[in-house]
Amino acid sequence: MGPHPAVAAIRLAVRRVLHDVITEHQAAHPAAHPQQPHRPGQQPPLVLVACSGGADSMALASALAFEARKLAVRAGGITVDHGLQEGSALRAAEVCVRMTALGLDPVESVAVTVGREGGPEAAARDARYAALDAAADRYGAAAVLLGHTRDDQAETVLLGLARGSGIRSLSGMAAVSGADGRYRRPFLQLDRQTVRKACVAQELAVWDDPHNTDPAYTRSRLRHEGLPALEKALGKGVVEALARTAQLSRDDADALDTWAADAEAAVRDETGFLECAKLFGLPPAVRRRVLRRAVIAEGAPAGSLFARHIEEVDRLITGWRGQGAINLPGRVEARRQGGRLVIRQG
Ligand SMILES: Nc1ncnc2c1ncn2[C@@H]1O[C@H](COP(=O)(O)OP(=O)(O)OP(=O)(O)O)[C@@H](O)[C@H]1O
Repeated sequence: MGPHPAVAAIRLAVRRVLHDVITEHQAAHPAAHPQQPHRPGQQPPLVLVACSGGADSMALASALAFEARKLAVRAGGITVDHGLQEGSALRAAEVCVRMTALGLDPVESVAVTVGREGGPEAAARDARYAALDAAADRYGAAAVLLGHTRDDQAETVLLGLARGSGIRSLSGMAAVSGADGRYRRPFLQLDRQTVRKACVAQELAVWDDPHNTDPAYTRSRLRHEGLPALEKALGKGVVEALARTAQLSRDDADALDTWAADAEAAVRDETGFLECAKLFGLPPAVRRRVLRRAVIAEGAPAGSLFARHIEEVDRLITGWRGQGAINLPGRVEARRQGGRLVIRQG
């Protein structure tokens, strides 16, 4: 008898990603001989799972351990101890024991200090990714797997929609992201229920993070109140539709970014200043992207630059009535001078 359908589904999702990782690794490190996938002394690529001990990432860890045994990859796991709850170090140690029991090696728990910038969720995320990046570098990992599901994607799209900052923020999480595409999300097309069923079918012990049900957290409210209400009003397909919106928005945003990169060269004069008349002639979506790129190039931090900042700069082009300089994050200033847009760091 084959595995439970949910277990088969998570394994297939991971197998697909591992095949990609192996293919890319072989392209980057050509074999000495076609019959010999690795040079003598060269090890197969290492794939790490980022595991919180929760259901999604434990399912991921189990599928990685299972598939890696059959393929030319090594599989390990990292758990990050955010130190935000009592006993978190003990729990992280337990997650390591569970990952080792699955056959993962190396396995490590990394303790981090969570700051305050951007709120508790963003600060924990920043600390977690910094720790995962450092671990991937230390082990020379070819990829780090994350357990985000289609439901997480739907939540991310809704959060982006509520921010009101355009289609890039509707495009959610990419299946491949990070430096050299190191982060992979094999479960992005799978629903959370299937992943949870796979844990039950394999009798995996999982840890339920109390933060996931804590109404103090925006994502938790969205998960437990917002999405169920939307499903009640719009029907069950809403999660799938939101995840599809992410993919479509990502493709559109990529196309517009390329257009803006090309347009930017065409609207600069011979001394490199942006010409207002030429900017005026661009479609608004492209013009706003050109302005955003220019402001970031002068030193404004991308994370602090909001749609309202760019709208104000845009008004120097489309609503010119002699207004003064616009102050932007990172001490960057934008002003209109003699038909040119001058953007400078003060
Ligand atoms: N403490 C952690 N250590 C290592 N990886 C983590 C940690 N927290 C989250 N991750 C990774 O990020 C992914 C998304 O985490 P998040 O908490 O947003 O979602 P989740 O649905 O609660 O996931 P899980 O059920 O795996 O905890 C996880 O599946 C895991 O791969």
